[in-house]
Parts: sequence; structure tokens; C-alpha cells
Amino acid sequence: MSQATELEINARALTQDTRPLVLQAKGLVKRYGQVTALDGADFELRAGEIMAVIGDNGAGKSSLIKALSGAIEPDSGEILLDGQAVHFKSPIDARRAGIETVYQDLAVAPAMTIAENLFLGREIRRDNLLGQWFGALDKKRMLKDSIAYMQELKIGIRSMGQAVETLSGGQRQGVAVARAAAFARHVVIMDEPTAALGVKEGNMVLELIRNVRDRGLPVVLISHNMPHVFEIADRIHVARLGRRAAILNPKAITMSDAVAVMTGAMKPEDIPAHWLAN
Ligand SMILES: Nc1ncnc2c1ncn2[C@@H]1O[C@H](COP(=O)(O)OP(=O)(O)OP(=O)(O)O)[C@@H](O)[C@H]1O
Repeated sequence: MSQATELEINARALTQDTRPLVLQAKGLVKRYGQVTALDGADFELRAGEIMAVIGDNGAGKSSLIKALSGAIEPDSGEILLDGQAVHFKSPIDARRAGIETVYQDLAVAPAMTIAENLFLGREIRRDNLLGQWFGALDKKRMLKDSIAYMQELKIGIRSMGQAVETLSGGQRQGVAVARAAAFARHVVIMDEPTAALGVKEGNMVLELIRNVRDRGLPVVLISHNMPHVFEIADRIHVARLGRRAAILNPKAITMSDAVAVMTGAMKPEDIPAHWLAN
């Protein structure tokens, strides 16, 4: 082994990330007839990080995220949450396990208020006979909790009683992110959360994603927007041909380096060691 390589390996070992793995996938395979969407895909997410997932069209990003969030069942491979094997048969299973997903097409109910949206499907019942027998809702408590969540995430919305349809795109996305952050116990997955937004609104959502991470929830962020990825990601998972081509360190590379790995212009075996994240 050359001295340089040995030094590089030692330097990497010294800075090895020791934060626990929250979510992990090993060798996921998913076939649709003749098409192999996932071809032995690995994935990892550590506590306290934002992991961006990038890849060309058809690279298997959505299939990976769907497997992690219970929307599809892989044909083979393993998913581990906090080191324990999990088998999600539906998105409800993943939610119960503490994984919340925010989809691109905004799963908010426009005619309902912000507070109602935050608690949609998880309403708090009154802690008395009316609640127990007739399912009466504790609206006061939900309103109070909504205000607290939105303040914690620094989302500036004046009234929680406002219908979501009266909000801007960025604010709506904020409601969807806040809901996920409020209920996720382990992981928040976001599929292109800034795709439909203008510059200012996109930046607001990026700030929100940082707040979610800083509150202690690791985030998986699928995005085609390279500047956003480089602005916010701690590490970058590159999906290619149904596999993980590399985990890159955004602080050590340029956007065109990432694109080279994404497109295959840079082969995984040729990637310089200093481009890689621990
Ligand atoms: N339900 C499905 N039926 C058949 N083929 C599918 C299905 N879902 C995905 N595929 C195929 O699997 C491959 C990977 O798709 P996937 O959507 O995971 O990629 P992606 O990286 O998210 O792409 P994009 O950026 O275009 O959304 C593609 O060739 C796609 O056509």
C-alpha cells in the first residue's frame, strides 16, 4: 500500500462518523416485470443528519424511498430501524414505527384549517365521557399544540384557524412539514419538498428542514435541485441504476462532481477518496 493511501485511510478512520444509524437498508431489490427498479440498493441515515438522495431519472430514488416509507414492499433485502429489522406492509406500518413522509403533491386538505390539517387522522379526543363515548374532539388542546409546533419550527403563520387554501405554496408545504415533524419519532422523509416553490418560498422550506434536523430528527431529502442539496445536505446518497453509487461529502466536492457520479461519467471505483463522506 502506498504511503499516501495509508495516510488517507488513517485520516478517514480518525474522522469516522460514530453517530448511531437510525435507518438502514441492505441489498434492496424491487422488480416490476422486466424492469429492475432496485438492484441491491443500500442506504443509511445517521442520527442528526440531513441525507440528500440524488440520481438521474429512473435511478431508483422513488422506489428506495417508497420501500423505506412502506409504500412498496421490496422483493428482497433488509430494512433496519434503530438496528432492528422492520417489515413495512403499508405506509401506516412505517408511520407507526415513527417514519413520516412528506410527498411532493402536498397531502394537505385545502378547505380545512391549519390546526385541523396538523391533526388530520390523529385528532385528540376530549379527556372526558363526551370524548370517550361520542369521540368529541379536544379542539382547544389541538389549537394550543398547533401554535406550539409552528412556533417551534419558526413558521410564521398568524392564525391557526385559517384555511390551508388561503396560504402560499411555501406556507402550505410548511404545514405538511410541520405535521410530519410533529408526529415523526424517528425519521422524516421529504420527496422534492421545494419543487413547486418559488425562490423565497423554497428557501423558507429549506430553513424549516434545518429546524427539523436541529430539533433532533434526521431527514431524508430527495431532490433534483442541486443548489438546494448542496446548501442543506450533510451527506449525499447518489442513486444510480437501482443501487447506491456513493455517499458524497458536499463540503469536499462541486456540483459538477456530484453530477459526474450521478450520470456515471465518474465510475464508483474511480471516485477520489476525499469526495466520499464517512
Ligand atoms: N410501478 C411501476 N411499474 C413499472 N415500472 C416502475 C414502477 N415504478 C418504477 N418503475 C421503474 O423503475 C425504475 C426506477 O424508477 P424510480 O421511480 O424509482 O426512479 P427515480 O429515480 O425516482 O426516477 P425519477 O427521478 O424519474 O422520478 C424506472 O425504470 C421506472 O420506470
